[in-house]
Amino acid sequence: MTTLGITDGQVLRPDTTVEAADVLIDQESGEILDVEPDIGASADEILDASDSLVMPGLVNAHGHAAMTLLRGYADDKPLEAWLREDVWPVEAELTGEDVAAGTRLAMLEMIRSGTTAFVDMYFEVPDVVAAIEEAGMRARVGHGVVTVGKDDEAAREDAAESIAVAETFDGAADGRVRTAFMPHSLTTVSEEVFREFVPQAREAGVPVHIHVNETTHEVDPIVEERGMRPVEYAREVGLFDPESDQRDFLAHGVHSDSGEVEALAETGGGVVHCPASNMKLASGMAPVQAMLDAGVPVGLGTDGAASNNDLDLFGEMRDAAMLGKLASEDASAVAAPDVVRMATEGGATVAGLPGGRVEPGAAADLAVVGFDAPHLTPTHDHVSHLAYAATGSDVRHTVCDGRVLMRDREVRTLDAEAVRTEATERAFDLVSRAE
Ligand SMILES: N[C@@H](CCSC[C@H]1O[C@@H](n2cnc3c(=O)[nH]cnc32)[C@H](O)[C@@H]1O)C(=O)O
Ligand SMILES: [Zn+2]
Repeated sequence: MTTLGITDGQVLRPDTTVEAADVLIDQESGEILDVEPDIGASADEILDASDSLVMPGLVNAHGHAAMTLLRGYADDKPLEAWLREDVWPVEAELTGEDVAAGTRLAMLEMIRSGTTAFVDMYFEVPDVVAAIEEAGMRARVGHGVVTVGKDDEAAREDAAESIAVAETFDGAADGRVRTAFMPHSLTTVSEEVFREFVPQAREAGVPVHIHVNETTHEVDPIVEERGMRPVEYAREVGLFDPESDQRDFLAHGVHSDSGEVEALAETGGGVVHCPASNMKLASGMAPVQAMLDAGVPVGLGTDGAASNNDLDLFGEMRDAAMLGKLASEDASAVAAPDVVRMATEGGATVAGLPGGRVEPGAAADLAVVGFDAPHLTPTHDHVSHLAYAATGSDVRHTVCDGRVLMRDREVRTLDAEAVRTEATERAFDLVSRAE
């Protein structure tokens, strides 16, 4: 057994209390062996956590990783126009190598800011998986399906590809990669495709991940044409089925009404809240406090870097707290411990991935956050600082599956300069091909 010891720090426990302790990790099984004072110093490898907090690695539970290539390419537009006029024409030119380069850039940014696991809905999944294998992160990945503007055959081919890659790659990278069937949304994928392919996802044993209730443009046509709310329609075509072993999860849920929140709570359907994307695209304010009150599992996501525009979950925690209070007109809503839980255990639960808790037996997916910066002084309350004052660059070390991905702010699994250079070159070339 090779062991990793994280020594001399404070530890964020699952109940969001903080205590001084070392963390001892079995690097072969990737599990936390023990969390106790003075147990780390004899480990094979040591990470210093003095003046620091050891917390669960952050979980970015919704995004489109390779959209880092489009960061800052088209801003200040609403969702539909932004997708149709700017994003989709460029994405039509993407190659597998572009996606790999953009995904590596995303992972470099995520590892540096303490994120150990992410959910990715995008194209060229084999290249995404290869990049994840190399970077050492954990992920749930899938091929996003869009059927609008496609004939029947092309639509079915797109959906079949999503099922096929989900079957092929579930369990890849020593089990760190899991998959899902990923229809893009209830309005960009036809009813026939849901009816034909959701049962195939069930058979393959993978969950479904989809955008729902992101903007009113996604709600109104369903209500008008079908006389039901989007979550009801989703259930009608087989999603959020409490009988299934698989827990489906949706991104956004901004315009969910109380009946839909209730239905999600009853079925165990998870929600990934993406506050920065919702603000930037002026999509609206999700009823997050109502979801938490109802017992809906809620995680946090950045969405793609083109609608955020970074992948720093510390920023997302702050945004979630701020927007949640504004939405509820209540300063006590979406409190600091709630957002810290959403960004860690909540995201892991929603995405169905290990991690999210610092305790014996849990996956050793951890971030060590330095607390010696002026903006984190004095420390009355560690959890308050995580939610309101810390940023991704405060993270010193990142560990996933027991492996040190970043030590002393130096990412070990990716060559930062090479990743930046390749992403820059490919992004410029991509955009010029599309113009
Ligand atoms: N195979 C599909 C691709 C779908 S991938 C997922 C898609 O989600 C898009 N996307 C990114 N951010 C958002 C968002 O906030 N809402 C909805 N879609 C988004 C992204 O640009 C990408 O096209 C096709 O043939 O077009
Ligand atoms: Zn999205």
